[in-house]
Amino acid sequence: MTAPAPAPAPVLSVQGLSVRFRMRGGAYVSAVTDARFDLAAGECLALVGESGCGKSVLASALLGLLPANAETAGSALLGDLDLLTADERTLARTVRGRRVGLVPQSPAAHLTPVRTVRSQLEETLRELTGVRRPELREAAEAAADRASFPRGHLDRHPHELSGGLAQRAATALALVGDAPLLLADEPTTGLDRELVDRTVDELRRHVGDDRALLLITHDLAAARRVADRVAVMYASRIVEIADAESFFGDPGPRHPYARGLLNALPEREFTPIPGMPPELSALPDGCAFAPRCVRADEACTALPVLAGGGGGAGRDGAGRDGAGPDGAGRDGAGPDGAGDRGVEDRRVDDGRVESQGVACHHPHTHPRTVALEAPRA
Ligand SMILES: Nc1ncnc2c1ncn2[C@@H]1O[C@H](COP(=O)(O)OP(=O)(O)OP(=O)(O)O)[C@@H](O)[C@H]1O
Repeated sequence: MTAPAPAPAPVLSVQGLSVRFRMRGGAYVSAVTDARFDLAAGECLALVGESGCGKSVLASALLGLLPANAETAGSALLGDLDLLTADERTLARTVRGRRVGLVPQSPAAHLTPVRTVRSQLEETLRELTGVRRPELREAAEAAADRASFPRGHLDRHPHELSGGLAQRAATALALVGDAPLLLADEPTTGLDRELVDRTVDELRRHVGDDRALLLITHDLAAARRVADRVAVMYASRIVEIADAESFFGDPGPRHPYARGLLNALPEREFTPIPGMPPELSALPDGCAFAPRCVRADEACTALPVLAGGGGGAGRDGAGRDGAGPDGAGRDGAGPDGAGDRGVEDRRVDDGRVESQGVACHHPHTHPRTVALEAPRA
């Protein structure tokens, strides 16, 4: 019997990615803690979660766009290149736009204010695709069409555009390079439902044999429309990763926070999650969602949540071994003894695979956390 062909390498592999910001007085804000996921070619992963949970900081880390007070740990491999440790010259010359396209959260700030949208599109096309005059004009118009940006507005400057039009201009620019990885950070802000659908459909069309999409969004309907998998972030951690079909359908999310997000939708129970997320400068021990969780018990607040396990020196150069930027290096053994349980598939003691496990240790909430699934090769 021939061995099965090895799975192709993911477009992006994020392992133990943590980001914290050093504040005046020595305090830290932990914006991303121990994020782990792979993004395969042909796949769209939607990253969802409440405002302020760390989604945009994660995207900024992948593009080397963190401010100077940020410290990182872990790794984010784009092919052989670790985006967390790559130097600025490499990121600027070979990554941004070419290997990673960005639809930014604040398009107005991203567009060059003194140049028309046409001139910015033409420059990006020249730079990334080599198109020259006389084809450039037509190529710019085709690029605008891809993002539903009206041709009639191409000669406007960014300040002459509405928020929705600026968003579409930024989307058009991000699509030009056909980058293997497209990061779209709230790409539908300010758009009406019909345009939301058209925009996410276009982003989805970007995904191909060798291209992937990380869609950061508050809009669960948009995520449902185009995502293959959903990652749910809460208070700096990805608490669940699930197939979109089972997440939005049956059996639904397994983490209580993820369930709460869905149940808050008007078309579902329309029941808000009680309480507020914790301050990222004062994250509690144990599960950060426990104070808001109706199913929480003593174990949830007492537990160390997940292992720091990222490894790698990160930009702060601390070279700590296996610790998140908080240096704690906690070894998250749960009450059931499963040990380091992250949110991606992990081998457990008896050789089975914990399938898309959730960062929730409540023993009664997730009876199917350990799935009967063959170990992966
Ligand atoms: N330079 C910085 N210094 C300190 N804290 C920061 C800095 N940048 C971001 N943060 C904090 O990091 C946390 C995560 O922010 P982030 O923008 O990633 O949230 P988000 O999930 O994308 O929310 P939203 O959807 O509202 O953009 C927030 O608490 C934010 O205040």
